Amino acid sequence: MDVSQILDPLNDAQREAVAAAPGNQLVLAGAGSGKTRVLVHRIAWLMQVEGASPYSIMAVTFTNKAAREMRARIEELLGVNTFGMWVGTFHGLAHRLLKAHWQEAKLPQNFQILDSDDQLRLIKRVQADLGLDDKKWSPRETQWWIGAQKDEGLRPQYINAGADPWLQTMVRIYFAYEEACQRGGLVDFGELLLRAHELWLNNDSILAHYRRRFPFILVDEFQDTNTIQYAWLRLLAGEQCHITAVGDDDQSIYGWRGAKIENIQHFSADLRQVQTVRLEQNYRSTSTILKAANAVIANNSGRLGKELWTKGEEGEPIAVYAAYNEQDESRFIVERINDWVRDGNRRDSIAILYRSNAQSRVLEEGLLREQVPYRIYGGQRFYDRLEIKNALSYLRLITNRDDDTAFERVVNTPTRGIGARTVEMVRAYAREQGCSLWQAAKLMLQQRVLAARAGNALQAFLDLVNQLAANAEDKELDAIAEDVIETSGLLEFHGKEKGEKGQTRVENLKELVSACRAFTGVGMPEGEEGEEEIPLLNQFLDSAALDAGEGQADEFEDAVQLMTLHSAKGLEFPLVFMAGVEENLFPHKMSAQEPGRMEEERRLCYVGITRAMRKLYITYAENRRLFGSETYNSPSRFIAEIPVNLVHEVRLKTEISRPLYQADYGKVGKFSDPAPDFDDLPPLSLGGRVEHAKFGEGTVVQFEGNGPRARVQVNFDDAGSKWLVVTMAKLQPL
Ligand SMILES: Nc1ncnc2c1ncn2[C@@H]1O[C@H](COP(=O)(O)OP(=O)(O)OP(=O)(O)O)[C@@H](O)[C@H]1O
Ligand SMILES: [Mg+2]
Repeated sequence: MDVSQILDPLNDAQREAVAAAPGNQLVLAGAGSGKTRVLVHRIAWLMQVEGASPYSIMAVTFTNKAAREMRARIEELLGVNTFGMWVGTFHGLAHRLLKAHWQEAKLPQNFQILDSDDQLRLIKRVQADLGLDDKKWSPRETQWWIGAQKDEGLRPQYINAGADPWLQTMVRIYFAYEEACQRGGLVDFGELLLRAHELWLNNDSILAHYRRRFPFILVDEFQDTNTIQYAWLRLLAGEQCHITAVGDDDQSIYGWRGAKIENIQHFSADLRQVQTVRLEQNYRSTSTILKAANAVIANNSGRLGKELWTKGEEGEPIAVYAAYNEQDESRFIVERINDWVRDGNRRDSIAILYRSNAQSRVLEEGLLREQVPYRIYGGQRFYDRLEIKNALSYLRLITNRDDDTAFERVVNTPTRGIGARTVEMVRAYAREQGCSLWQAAKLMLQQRVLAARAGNALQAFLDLVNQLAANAEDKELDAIAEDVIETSGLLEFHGKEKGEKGQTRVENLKELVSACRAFTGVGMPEGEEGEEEIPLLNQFLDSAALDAGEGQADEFEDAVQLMTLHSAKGLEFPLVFMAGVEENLFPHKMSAQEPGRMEEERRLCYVGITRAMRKLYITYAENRRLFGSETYNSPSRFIAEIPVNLVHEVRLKTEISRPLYQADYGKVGKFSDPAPDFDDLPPLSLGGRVEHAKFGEGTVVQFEGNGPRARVQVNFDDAGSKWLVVTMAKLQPL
C-alpha cells in the first residue's frame, strides 16, 4: 500500500495527527500551520489505511465552497470518488438530515426554509395577533432574541421567565411563533440545527443508525461552533465515534453570533481520550508577516497560547499607507495591483479585505475605472445589492415615471398593502392600453376600477413618488438620495431586518448618499455652451447602471478578490490589502460597547494579516466619507501594535503633480503633444490649499490620470467641487 502520497507532504506533528489510530483528536494551531491540510490528509488516510468507506465519513466545513475543495483534494490524493461522503456546513448537513427524516422530525415533507426577511414578517404578524405594538416590541429585536435562544438549544418551555414581564412576553411570542412556523411548515436557520439535534435526541433508532454510519467526524474551524452545533456533534459521536476537530482560538470571530471559544476547552474534558496535537510551523507567510500577526494577537488576554514560526524568507516589510481620503486609498490600491500584475502575477493572487460591506463601493469604483476585473467573494457588487437597487428604482421613477422595471420593483417595497393581484391588474391594463404601468395605475385610479383598499394603497404610492420628485427640485444629488431613502421608508424597512444583515443594508443605503456626494464633483463638465445640460441625477443613474451592468467577472476570468475580513477565514493569497484600518471602522465602533468585542476585533485583524503569503499592505484614510457622512478617524490601534521594524510607511500623497508627470513621460513617452514645461507646474498635494482665478480658494481632494491628462478635484470654499485639468487650470498653491 502506498501511503507516501498522504504522508510525505507533512511535517512530523502533522503526520502524528494524520496517521494516529482512530480516536478523538484536537488539532489546536495557529493560522497557516496546515490544519485544513491535516484534515484532508486524515480523511485520505482513514479511507486508504483504515479502510473507511466514504459513506462512513462526515466532514463539517466553514463554507460550501470549502466543502467542494475538500472533495477535490481527496479525489486528487486517492483517485477515488467521494460521492457518498457527507461534507458541508452545519446548516447544510442538518437540512439534509431533516429532509431524510421529515416525518420523525414532525415536519411536512416539503417544509420550507424561512429566510431572514420572511422570518421578520412572520414575527410581525405573530406579534400583531398577540396584540403587541411594534413600537414597543421591536420585531427585529424579537427575531434576534429567538435566534439566540435557538443557538443555545432553548425551546420556550425551558425558559424560566420568573417575574420578568419583558421575558414573559418574549416567551409568549416565541411560543406563538413556533406554532405559526409549525402550521406553515416553515423552518428558520436556527431551527434547522435545533430540530436536527432533537431528531436524534428523540429517536434512538435514528441516532443509532447515524452513529453506526459515521464512525468518523471531522470538523474544520472548530473555534466558531456554537452551543447547539457542539451538542449536535457530541450526540452523534456518542462513545464509539471519533471526532477530529481542528481550530485556532485566536481566529474565533463569530462570538457575536453565538460561537463559543470555550468549546475548544470543553472538548478535551467532554470526550474520551483526546489526542491533542499542536502545530507550530507556519507554511503560508513570510516571517515578517508572521511576526506582525504574532505581535498583534499577543495583546489579547486569556489565549490558549501558541507561537508560530516559519522557515520562510523574511520577505518585504509590511507597507502602511496613510491615504488622504477613501478615494486616494482606492487609487493607491489599484495602482499597486497594476504594478503587481505588470510584474507577471495573476490577479487572482490578490485579495482586498475590509471590515464593512459598504467599503467595497469606493474600491469597486477604482477598479472599474482602471478596468481591473474583480469579484466580490460571498457577496454582490455594490450596485447589484437589493437595497441599492430599491433606492435606485425610486430615483429612476423621479426622473421617469414610465420606468416599468423600477415601478414593479418598488410598488410594494417597503410593503404598503399592494398585493400581487393588484399589480397583475395594473399590468393587464397597461397591456390593453399600450401604456406604462404608471399611466395605467393613474387611469385605473381615476376610473375607480380597483377595490377601495387596493386603490388607496396604490394612490399612496403614486403620491409618494410625486412627493419625492417635488422634494428633489433644486436639491443637491446627495440630499435627494437622502430624502428618498428616508421618505420612501426604505431605511426603516431594511433596518428592521435581523441583526447583521439589516445593519449592512442600512450602511449600504447611507453609502449611496456618499456615492451621490462624490459624484456631484465629477459629474458635469464645465457648462459647454449650446449643449443641453443633462441633469445630474440622470447622469448618476446612468453611471450606476453601467457599473451594475459590468457584471461580476465570470468564474474563470482572472480577477482580484474583494471580501470582508469575516469571509476571508481559511483562505490565503500572495498579495493582500487590508483597507480602512482605522479606529471606529476597524476596530468597529460597536466593539467599544460590549465587553470582549475588542478582543474579537483583534482576532479578526489576526485573521486578516495571516491571509497574506508574500506581501501585505495596510491602508487607512485620514478622512473618509462612509455611510453618508464624513469622518476623521485616527489609524487603528492594531497598526500601532505591529513592531515598527516590520513596517514601511508609504507616503506618496505629497507633491502629486510634478513627479507624476515626469515619471509618466519618461516611462511611457506616448504623448505626441509637446511636453509641457514641468517646472512651471505648481507642486500640488492632496489636502493642499490652492487658489483659482475664477473659483477662489479651495482644497485638493483627489487626482486622476497622468501627464497632460492629469486632473484634480478641488473643493472650492464658495464655488463647490470641481474637476480641473492641471495643465490648464493655473492653480496657485497657497
Ligand atoms: N507540511 C507542509 N509542507 C508544505 N506546505 C504546507 C504544509 N502544511 C501546510 N502547508 C501549506 O500551508 C498553507 C496553509 O495550510 P492550511 O490552509 O492547511 O493552514 P490552516 O492551519 O488551515 O490555516 P487557517 O488557520 O488560516 O485555516 C497551505 O498553502 C498549505 O498547502
Ligand atoms: Mg484552515
